[in-house]
Amino acid sequence: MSDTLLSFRDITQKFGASPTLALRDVSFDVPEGQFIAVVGASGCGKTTLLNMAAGLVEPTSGTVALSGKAPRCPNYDLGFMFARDALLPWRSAVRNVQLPLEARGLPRRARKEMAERMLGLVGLGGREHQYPAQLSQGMRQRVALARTLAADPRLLLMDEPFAALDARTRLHMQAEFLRIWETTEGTRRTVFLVTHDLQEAALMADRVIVMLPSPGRIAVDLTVELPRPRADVLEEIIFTEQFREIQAELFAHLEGAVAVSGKGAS
Ligand SMILES: Nc1ncnc2c1ncn2[C@@H]1O[C@H](COP(=O)(O)OP(=O)(O)OP(=O)(O)O)[C@@H](O)[C@H]1O
Repeated sequence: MSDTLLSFRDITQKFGASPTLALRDVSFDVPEGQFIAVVGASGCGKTTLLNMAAGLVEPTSGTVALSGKAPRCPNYDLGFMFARDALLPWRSAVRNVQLPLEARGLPRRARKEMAERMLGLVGLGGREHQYPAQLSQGMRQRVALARTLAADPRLLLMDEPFAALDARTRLHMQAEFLRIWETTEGTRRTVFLVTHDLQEAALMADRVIVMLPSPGRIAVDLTVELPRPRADVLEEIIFTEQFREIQAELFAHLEGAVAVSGKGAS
C-alpha cells in the first residue's frame, strides 16, 4: 500500500465549558491515493475530523498529521467541496474555476485553458461565460467540481458535496466525479468524503468508516471490495447482490449507532 498521507492518532475532541465529547480515541490512517468516506448519525464528529485535516480545529488530545506534519491553514495542497457550491456570483463560470489557479499564480492564458478544459470535463462546455444565477443548482455544483479539480489538490475534502441535488442529478455527479478521479494519470488524488448517504459512501469510496455518536467514535472500518473503474456502471452496481450486502453491513452499524444514541438519550 502507498504511504500514509493523513493520519489521526488517539484523537479526543471536547467542545465547550461543560464539554461535549465530540470525538473519543479516534485513530485511522489514510494512504495516499485512497478514497475514504466517513458516514454516521448527525453529531458523531465527521465534520470535526474534516476540519482537523484542514488545520481549522486542533484536537484536544492526540495528533493529526498531513504528510507527517500538523495541518496548517491555508494549504494549497487541499481542495474543498461542500453541499452549497460557494461560487462567486459576480464571476462567470470560467472565472470561478480560475480562482484557485490565480491564488497559485498561474499565468492568465494557462489559467483560462485549464478552466475551459475542466468545464468541458464536467459537461459544461459552451457555458463558460454564464454566471451562477444563470445556471441550475446541478450546473453550479459542476462548476464547483471543476474549480476543485482544476486546482489538482493532493487531498480533497468533501463535506456532503452532492446533498443539495435531486437523486438523479446526484447519481450523475457521482459518476462524473469518479470518471475524472478514476482516470487521473499517475497516483489518484486522496479523497476524504463526509456524507450521511450510505449508498454514496459505498458506491464511491475504497473504504468506509461508520461512526457512532455521543461520544463520536469508530464503529466499523470497512474496505469496499468493488472493482474500479466504477463511473460508467454505478446504476448497475446499485442492484448487485454484492452491493446490497455491503450496504446491509454498513447499515447494521448505523442502526447500532441509532440504538446506542437513543439509549443514551433516555
Ligand atoms: N465549534 C464547536 N463548538 C461547540 N460544539 C461543537 C463545535 N463543533 C462541533 N461541535 C459539536 O461536536 C459534535 C460533533 O459535531 P460535527 O459537526 O463534527 O458532527 P457531524 O457528524 O459532522 O454532524 P452533521 O452530520 O450533523 O453535520 C456535535 O455535538 C456538535 O454540536
